[in-house]
Amino acid sequence: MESHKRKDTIDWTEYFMAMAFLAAKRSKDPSTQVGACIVNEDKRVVGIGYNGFPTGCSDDEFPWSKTSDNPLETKYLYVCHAEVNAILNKNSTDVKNCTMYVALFPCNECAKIIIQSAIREVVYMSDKHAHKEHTIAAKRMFDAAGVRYTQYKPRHSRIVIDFTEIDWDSLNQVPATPKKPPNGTLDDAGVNVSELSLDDRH
Ligand SMILES: Nc1ccn([C@H]2C[C@H](O)[C@@H](COP(=O)(O)O)O2)c(=O)n1
Ligand SMILES: [Zn+2]
Repeated sequence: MESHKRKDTIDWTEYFMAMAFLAAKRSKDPSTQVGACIVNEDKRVVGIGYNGFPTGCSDDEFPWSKTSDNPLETKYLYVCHAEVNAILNKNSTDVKNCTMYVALFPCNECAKIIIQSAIREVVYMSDKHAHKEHTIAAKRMFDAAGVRYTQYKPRHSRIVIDFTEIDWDSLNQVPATPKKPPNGTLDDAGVNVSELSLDDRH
């Protein structure tokens, strides 16, 4: 029996950023999946969201294209950004003084809503659009409004969620000739070891 506490746990920032990345796994956007996680001063998650079309606007009917001769046939006029969805999904009265963990630096439209909802800090992973006007404008507004933004530099490139680690024996009891699932693999024991990686950044 182990008598000392585990030391190799993930820290708070990894935990909340990983939640943002897990939420992104729900996005139907074929090119860019973004997740956001809002945390209050007591380190409680109060909102989580990912980019997608508004309720009632079908993922199958609205366009996912990035380019078209007709702007109405691109996703940009319809998609709700992860940051906005996380704020709208809040399970608290407000998100005042909260921190938002987000995979990509917020655009100017999200920055306005982040400021107006009184979020105090943004922790982001990628700043790949730093040179674009929407990012420059977002930073200008954050600076003016006193919203801090910090780039998160991960200690590990991957955090793996392994569903088998809690109860391998019961998972091991599978039919003699299991079917290979799409995007999955079978290990020597015939168990589906399809992997969900949390570092699929785009
Ligand atoms: N901070 C951000 C940046 C982007 N998004 C969403 C909006 C779109 O669904 C997609 C960007 O499309 P791309 O031009 O990269 O294919 O990501 C967001 O939710 N939050
Ligand atoms: Zn945005």
